[in-house]
Amino acid sequence: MSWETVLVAWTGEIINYDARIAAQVAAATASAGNHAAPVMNEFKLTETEQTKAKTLLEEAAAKNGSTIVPVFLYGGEQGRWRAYAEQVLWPLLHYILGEPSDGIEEKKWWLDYVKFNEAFADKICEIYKPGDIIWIHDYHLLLLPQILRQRLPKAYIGTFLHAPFPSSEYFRYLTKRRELLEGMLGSNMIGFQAYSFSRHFISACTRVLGFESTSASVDAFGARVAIDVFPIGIDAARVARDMDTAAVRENMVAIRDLYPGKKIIVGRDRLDSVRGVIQKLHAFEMFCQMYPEMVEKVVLIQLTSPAYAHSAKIEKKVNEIIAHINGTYGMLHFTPVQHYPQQVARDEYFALLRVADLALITSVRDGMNTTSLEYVVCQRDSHGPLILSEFTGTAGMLTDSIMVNPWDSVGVAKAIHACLVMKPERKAELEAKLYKHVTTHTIQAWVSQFLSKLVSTLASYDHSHMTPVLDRPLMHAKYKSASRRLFMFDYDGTLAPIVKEPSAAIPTPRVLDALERLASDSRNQVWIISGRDQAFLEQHLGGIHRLGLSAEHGCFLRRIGSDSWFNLTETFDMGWQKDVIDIFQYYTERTQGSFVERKRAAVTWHYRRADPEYGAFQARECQNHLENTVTSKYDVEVMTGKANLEVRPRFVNKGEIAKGLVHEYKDFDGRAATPDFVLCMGDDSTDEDMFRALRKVDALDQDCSFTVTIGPSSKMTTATWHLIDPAEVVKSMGELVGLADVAQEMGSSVVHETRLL
Ligand SMILES: O=P(O)(O)OC[C@H]1O[C@@H](O)[C@H](O)[C@@H](O)[C@@H]1O
Repeated sequence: MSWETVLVAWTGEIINYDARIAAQVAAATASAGNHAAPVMNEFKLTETEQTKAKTLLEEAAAKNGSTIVPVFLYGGEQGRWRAYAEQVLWPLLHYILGEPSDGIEEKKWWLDYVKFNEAFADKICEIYKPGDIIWIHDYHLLLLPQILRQRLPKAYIGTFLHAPFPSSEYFRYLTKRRELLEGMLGSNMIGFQAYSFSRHFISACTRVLGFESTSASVDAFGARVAIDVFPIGIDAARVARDMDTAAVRENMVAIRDLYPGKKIIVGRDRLDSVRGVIQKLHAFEMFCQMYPEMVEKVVLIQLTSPAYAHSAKIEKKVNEIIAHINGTYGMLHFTPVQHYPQQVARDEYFALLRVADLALITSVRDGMNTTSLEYVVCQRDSHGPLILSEFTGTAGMLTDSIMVNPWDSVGVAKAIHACLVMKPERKAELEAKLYKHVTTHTIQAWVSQFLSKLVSTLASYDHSHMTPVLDRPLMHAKYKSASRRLFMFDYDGTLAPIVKEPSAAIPTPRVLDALERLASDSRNQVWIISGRDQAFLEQHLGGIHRLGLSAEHGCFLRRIGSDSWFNLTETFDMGWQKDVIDIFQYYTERTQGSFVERKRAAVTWHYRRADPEYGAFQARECQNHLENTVTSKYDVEVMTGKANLEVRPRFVNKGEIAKGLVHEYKDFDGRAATPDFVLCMGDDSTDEDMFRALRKVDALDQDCSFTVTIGPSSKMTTATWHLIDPAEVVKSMGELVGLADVAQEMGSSVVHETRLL
């Protein structure tokens, strides 16, 4: 598939008033594919200058067949537009914690970060056409997906994070953790370099936002965001071409002449704390110490380029260690470590990769490592092995490299030795596999893999089981024209949000008001069909006149207009409860934060206060345990709820109750009749029993029966409609009884409380 490409990019710092230079900088940045290029200018370009700059950019872009749309940013000191991304986000994504501060400076950086993302959104909205795919790159633009989602709700948005994503335990340190995650979740799909990064991201969405997820998606704001892994590659054909020029060959001869008879180890790294140059030097020193017979035969040529945030401390340390190694193991005619702290010309760089006998990459954390991939291409004919840190995002794809833990200097020293004495056949075998991988998983393959996955994700969502959002005008019209109406509302997750402490989920005055108004209409029969016990329902909803209550999934009923409860399980043997409680207790002791709720008939084990992943794991174990013991012995059923497991007698369930209420329906005059309007709302699997049962009642006109699940449209359900959250439920109830904006006061607290989970 071929695409028309439009590159929307920041110009980068415009370092002087000359628009020509600005444009050249931007063009160079853009054509090098550097996405992390936002920059500012103290001087505002005039319109003429902007046009001039734009023309120059367009000319540059036309040369490689693309279109560049520059984002111009003005005002203040230029570095401000990068500050948050590079001073706060970048270190954290690489597991580096900053010094504690009063946060004032960070706040300013954050505001600039927001503006920076908005500037991109403005530019994209100017040129966007329906059907376009917007592909957002990297950590400078994490808010952009959500800003665009608000402005262009139907846009196709993919995001790729080139950097690592840390464990949620680390990500939580950010004060703006919610905003950043929510920002990313405006995408249809988010790609990461390595599986562990995607796993950490999903875990952060579960733990920080309380969103539901699978191993390949996160449900956010009613949509399913696909999460996938796309390790990036290089333009292998271009490297193969560029490493085979006359200039490179000349340089190769020159380098060999400098180190006759020596084995060359090569390294090229940015001089920051994550590329592991210090670890590499320690390991090399250890190698010299462990294998003295090798010392004179080996040279380490280390190229370094300056870090984003220049680190004088690291530079000093590197120089000290190098001086120490060279002082200890060097001689007048020989220096074991050759350090070149400068950008070398590309021809020299490729020549070095070609003449090297070994490449040594010891990053302690990085998204991907280009040098390792380029080295593999350059070693096509000479087969030098590659030592690679297991902490680089590239490790997952280069499995035929020699993997090391850079913190283990003895281990790395041994690996260096093993590679230097490795048999030629073994080297050739490893290189063949690596070469095949790098030349197959190229940057071109990466682009098409990302885009095809995004397209297929979009296509599958368009045609799959997406449940439409409740058609409120339609429901309202059917309600108006009906006179025998039946309402069935689940409680937790439907009328009240799920919160950490079940007893805290009490109905708001708005919910009570809407229920009261609905129930007071004689044409309406309103029921709460809940897993809660009688005491809870009675205490919080019992005061509403003409409200029917069904507790513990149908074990107890309080009919409309009655004060007394009817126990459907009276004759049922409750001996099973002890066995269930014992098992629940066993898991409670082993799952910190979990607890047992004992009701009259049903028993519930809650893990909403436990670690979400461990809780879910223990729940699966517990469910198996129960199904292998209790359910084979007694006529009871295990149900999976929202962060809970419940056991209750099998013969009562919400489906049976719903069916019964339709069959027993009596009109205003007490005559048996079929309801001509049914609204049934619920959020979890126990409510699916109601939806299924209602579908099967032949007497019901299905066009007048509204089954509504509360949750995202992507949720698997038998309901016909969906609403996002309890706030929307209350809003639609309010509309039926003429209350406007009833959800106003619920909105924020619902969202907030739900996310606390
Ligand atoms: O059926 P509902 O109203 O969603 O309730 C489900 C469960 O929700 C939990 O929060 C309650 O503690 C349980 O007792 C209850 O069974």
